[in-house]
Amino acid sequence: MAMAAAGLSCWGAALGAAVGVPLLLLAAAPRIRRFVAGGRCESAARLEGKAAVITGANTGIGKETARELARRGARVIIACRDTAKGEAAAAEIRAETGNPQVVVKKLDLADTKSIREFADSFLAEEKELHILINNAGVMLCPYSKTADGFEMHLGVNHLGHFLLTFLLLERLKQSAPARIINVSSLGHHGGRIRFHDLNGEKSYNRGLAYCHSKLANVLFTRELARQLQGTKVTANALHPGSVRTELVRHSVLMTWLWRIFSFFLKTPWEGAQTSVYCAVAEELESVTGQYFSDCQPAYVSSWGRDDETAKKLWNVSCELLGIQWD
Ligand SMILES: NC(=O)C1=CN([C@@H]2O[C@H](COP(=O)(O)OP(=O)(O)OC[C@H]3O[C@@H](n4cnc5c(N)ncnc54)[C@H](OP(=O)(O)O)[C@@H]3O)[C@@H](O)[C@H]2O)C=CC1
Ligand SMILES: CC1=C(/C=C/C(C)=C/C=C/C(C)=C/C=O)C(C)(C)CCC1
Repeated sequence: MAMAAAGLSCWGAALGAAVGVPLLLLAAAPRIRRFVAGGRCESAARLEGKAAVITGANTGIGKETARELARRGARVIIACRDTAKGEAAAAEIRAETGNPQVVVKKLDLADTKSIREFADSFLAEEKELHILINNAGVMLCPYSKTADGFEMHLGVNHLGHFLLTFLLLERLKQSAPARIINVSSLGHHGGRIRFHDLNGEKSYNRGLAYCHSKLANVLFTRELARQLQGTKVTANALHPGSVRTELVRHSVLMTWLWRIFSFFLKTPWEGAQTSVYCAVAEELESVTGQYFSDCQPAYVSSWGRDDETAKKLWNVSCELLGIQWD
C-alpha cells in the first residue's frame, strides 16, 4: 500500500515537473531573451559623408554591422572573399536601407596577395576611410594553412587584418577622426601567444588556435592604439557576444549545439550592436586601446594587458609579413 502511494507521488512529481518546468520557462522567456540580447547601441549618430570598410560583411555579424552603418548613411565597402555572396548581401542592404552606397570588393584574408590587391584597388578608388572594422574570422578549422603558410586562425584572424590595417592606415590618418575596430572574442581569455610555435606545427588544438588568434586581436589593438596616439585615429577591440552565425560551421557538434540552443544566443543584429557602438558612439571619439562587450568596457585577460607581449607580437607579425611598421 505504502509502496503504491510512493509510486503514485513519484509519478505526480514527474508530471508536475514535466508541465511546470516548460510553463516556467515559457513565462520567463521574454526576460531570458532580453538578457541574452545584451547591450544595444543607443547612439543616433548619422554617418553621411563617412566611409567604412567591413571585412566578412557578406554574412553574420559583419552583414548586420554593414546594414546598420548603411542605415545611418555611410558609404559601406563590403570586403569579402566570395563576391557573389557579397553582392547578394549588398543588394539586400541597399534595398532595405535605401542607401545606394553599399559596394563590394574582393578580399581573401588567407592570401596576402589578395589583401594587397584589395588595398591597391581601394586606395585607387576611395579617397576617404573613416571606419575600418576588422570583423571577418574563422573558428575551429581543422589544421590548415593560408596561401602564405600561416596557420589558418592566426593567418586570417590576426595576420590578415594586421596587413590590411597597415596598408589602409595612411588613408585613415588622412580622413581622421577615424576608428579601427577589431572584432575579438571572450575566447581571448583562453589564448596565449606561443612564439615558439606560432603556426601550430609542434602541437595544434583548433579551439585553442582560435583563442590564440583572438588574443592576438586584443594585443594588436593595444599596441596599435599606443602607436596611433595623437593621430585622431583610434583602435578598439570587442567581444560581440555568443551569436547565431555560421562561425561554428567547421564543427558538427557546435553546429548542432548552436541550433538546439539558438534561443540562448544573440541574433546577428544583436551581435552587431557592440561593433556599431564602437564605430559611431560620440562618447568614444577619443577612446582608444579599450575592449568592449555589450556596448560597455569589459575585462581583458592579464595576457591581453601585457605590453611586452603586444610589442613582441607586433615585431614578429611585421617579420612574418615582410613589412616595416613602427
Ligand atoms: N558568432 C559568435 O558567437 C562570435 C563571433 N566572434 C567574432 O565575430 C566575427 C564575425 O564572425 P561571425 O559573423 O560570427 O561568423 P560568420 O562565419 O557568420 O562570418 C565570418 C565572416 O568572415 C569571413 N571570412 C572567413 N574567412 C575569410 C577569409 N579568408 N577572407 C575574407 N573573409 C573571410 C566569412 O566569409 P564567407 O562567408 O565567405 O565564409 C564571413 O563573411 C569573427 O571575428 C568572430 O571571431 C566573436 C565571438 C563570438
Ligand atoms: C554553455 C553552453 C553553450 C554556450 C556556449 C558558448 C557561450 C560559447 C561561446 C563561444 C564563443 C565566445 C565563440 C566565439 O568567439 C551552448 C553551446 C549554447 C549550449 C551548451 C551549453
